[in-house]
Amino acid sequence: MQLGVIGLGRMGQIVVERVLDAGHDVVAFDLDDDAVAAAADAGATPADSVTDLAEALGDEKRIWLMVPAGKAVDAALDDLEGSLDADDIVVDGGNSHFEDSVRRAEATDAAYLDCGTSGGPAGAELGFSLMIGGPEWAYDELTPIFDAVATGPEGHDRMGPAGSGHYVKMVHNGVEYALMQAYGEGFELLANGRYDLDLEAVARTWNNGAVIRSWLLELCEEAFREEGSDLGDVDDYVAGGSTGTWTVQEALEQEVPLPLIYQALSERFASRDDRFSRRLANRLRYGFGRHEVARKDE
Ligand SMILES: NC(=O)C1=CN([C@@H]2O[C@H](COP(=O)(O)OP(=O)(O)OC[C@H]3O[C@@H](n4cnc5c(N)ncnc54)[C@H](O)[C@@H]3O)[C@@H](O)[C@H]2O)C=CC1
Ligand SMILES: O=C(CO)[C@H](O)[C@H](O)COP(=O)(O)O
Repeated sequence: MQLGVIGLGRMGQIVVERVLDAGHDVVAFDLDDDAVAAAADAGATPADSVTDLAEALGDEKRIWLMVPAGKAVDAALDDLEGSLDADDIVVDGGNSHFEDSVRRAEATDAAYLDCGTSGGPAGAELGFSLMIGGPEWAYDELTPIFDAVATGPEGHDRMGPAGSGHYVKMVHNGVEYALMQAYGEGFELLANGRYDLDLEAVARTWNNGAVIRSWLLELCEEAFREEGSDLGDVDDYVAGGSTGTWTVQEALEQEVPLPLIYQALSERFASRDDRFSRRLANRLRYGFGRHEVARKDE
């Protein structure tokens, strides 16, 4: 099969390499020339633009988008407009909001598969876990590609209609936030508790047979090995947050309580400098109690 891949960053390059390794052909495009060159080195046919990529694919286009969620997905689809018809298939493998995916599936002439992708750059060797929404015929047609990109046939499945793949991935990320928070709290107590512990040894022991073993815990073990039990100079600022926010928004809309995921998201936001609410609380304490106002750079 021939696959067009648009977006050749950390994740897109892995899609290219795994699809090539499985014996398929790839036409690759990215706004970044170096990324296109890297894909060409791996054996892909480079394209100069989205339009060029669409032309190179000929009839029955199969295209995988692996660009950042939001405007980049719409930009790529705008560029593809006019080149696509009902026999074509577009996969969005990024972290798009499921409602955007439903909108795009309705707007495009092609069959549209929203594909939640999990596994991160480690998926280069292992393959990804893929949660896919959209028309069944398109999922079946691309099964050889999904077999190649995922860990294998067990590593992907069709979740349901348009939007369901990204919906499941959104919830996956909410769970990811809560798990990270739980490991973080446990290790925080161990780091500040009664014993002087080697946290890499704790994580390694837990990873070997314990109820709470997991890949995230293996990453904890790696972090303590590389940074030390006190995490060295790693800052307490945690970036990201969009997929966790969407999970909480959806839970509110569905009236489903998920206090752990909400709390984990809040902790992440609380890690950012200059939180307005904390600054206001600081100033209000002066208002009601004439407590001293802590000023920046003091
Ligand atoms: N990095 C990770 O661990 C994971 C990322 N994702 C999702 O996968 C998607 C891609 O992520 P990464 O590869 O990490 O991002 P990245 O930033 O490494 O790569 C994105 C690539 O897309 C290219 N690009 C942006 N706009 C483009 C356009 N209009 N046309 C062509 N190329 C364009 C950029 O030049 C860049 O090379 C995102 O939606 C992300 O949320 C999903 C699961 C895990
Ligand atoms: O999807 C992922 C992991 O599963 C990606 O790492 C994603 O970038 C996480 O983003 P955020 O922390 O903003 O939710």
